[in-house]
Amino acid sequence: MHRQRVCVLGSTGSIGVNTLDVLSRHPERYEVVALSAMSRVDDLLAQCLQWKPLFAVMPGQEPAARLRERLREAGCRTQVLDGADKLADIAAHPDVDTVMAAIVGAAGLAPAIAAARAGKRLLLANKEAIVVGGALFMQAVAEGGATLLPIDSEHSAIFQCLPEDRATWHDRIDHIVLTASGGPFRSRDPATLADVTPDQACAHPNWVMGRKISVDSATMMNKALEVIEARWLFNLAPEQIRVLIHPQSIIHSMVVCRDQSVLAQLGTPDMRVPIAYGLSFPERITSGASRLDLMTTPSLSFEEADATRFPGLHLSWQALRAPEGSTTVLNAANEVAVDAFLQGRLRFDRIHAVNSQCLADVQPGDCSSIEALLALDAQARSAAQRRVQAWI
Ligand SMILES: NC(=O)C1=CN([C@@H]2O[C@H](COP(=O)(O)OP(=O)(O)OC[C@H]3O[C@@H](n4cnc5c(N)ncnc54)[C@H](OP(=O)(O)O)[C@@H]3O)[C@@H](O)[C@H]2O)C=CC1
Ligand SMILES: CC(=O)[C@@H](O)[C@H](O)COP(=O)(O)O
Ligand SMILES: [Mn+2]
Repeated sequence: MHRQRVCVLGSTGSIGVNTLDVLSRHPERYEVVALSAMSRVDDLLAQCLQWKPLFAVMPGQEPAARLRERLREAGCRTQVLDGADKLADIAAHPDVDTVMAAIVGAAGLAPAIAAARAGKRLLLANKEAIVVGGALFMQAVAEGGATLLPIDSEHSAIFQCLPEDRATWHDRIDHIVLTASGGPFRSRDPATLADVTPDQACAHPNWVMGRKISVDSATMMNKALEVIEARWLFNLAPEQIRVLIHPQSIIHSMVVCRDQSVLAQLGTPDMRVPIAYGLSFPERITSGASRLDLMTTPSLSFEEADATRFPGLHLSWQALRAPEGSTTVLNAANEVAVDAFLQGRLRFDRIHAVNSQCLADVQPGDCSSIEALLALDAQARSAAQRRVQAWI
């Protein structure tokens, strides 16, 4: 059997490490041909020594040089590439069958689109890429003949619930329900949110994730990004996407059919499940996740998302109804605001203000190419930086 040749972009992050864990369980099915990281040289070194990929990419010259030297000392023949453009080159490389897009943020846009245009099996964890890329991203998938498989747990759940005949699913679906945990501040007094620290915001109740997405879960901007992600992945109208708080993160999302039959996907909160499904679709392989035992699981409960506590959630529908490119602006503002919060330069409860101000400040224009989208992203980042400054 031909082994799937896998490129893991963002291999040192939470999704990257979980992906390598699943791959390690199935050496007869997969081989790792490329890995990438931004700054964690030691982690990428250890991964290269274990997996011996053909390529390792680090965008920065200095960390790449350190990695190159350490690999040479260890006698490992992995070729180290530097430069952000090499991420796209590697994602489209002829020796790659499958790309796990697990870079965080808009930095993952160009490599994800490159993989799509090259017709790869594209496992999309990097939700910001589709939020920024929108129609252009989906056009790249269609024109490249790529197989796009969602890794975000909610979108994997929806994908698993949809009828196999993907061409006709729209005739059968009324709407989808994305579940949300509510994050670490679901029941905290909103008046005290001004004081929360980055470590408190990153202490997610159910998932261990990178710091950016953890803060997004705490503001529920993660769910806002996921609404936009669902709009593009499943070609839904904004009003066909609903959000429901489900604090236990056992039901990962639901599809409500025309006849009001509700299909849901359940499981323990473990990202290795959607990762294994993306890798093996349409088959199923073991993931390493523990069995869901409903007898010992706490009762499943549901709540409406409180707009006072989570004002950011509704920016998704606002941006989707605004001119094309508004989701690119929203994502850029949020990346800047979250980064400022993590660096101690912005209060947690002002992330939303920066995001909504930036949506009003920046009028999107051309969205017809990666370059145009990245220019809009840069413009929105400048506007967001100004708004952050104004709050200091
Ligand atoms: N973690 C999770 O459970 C889930 C994550 N996602 C999505 O998956 C993506 C990855 O999340 P997560 O794994 O948590 O994030 P992490 O922060 O844990 O990992 C991010 C990875 O991307 C690399 N990276 C960071 N910045 C850049 C850049 N500018 N250029 C190239 N590479 C970069 C990091 O390298 P280095 O380590 O060297 O810094 C790391 O390998 C996000 O879009 C997130 O929203 C979706 C659902 C669940
Ligand atoms: C695991 C995953 O998919 C995350 O996006 C998760 O959804 C975060 O939890 P929240 O529901 O709190 O945003
Ligand atoms: Mn999710």
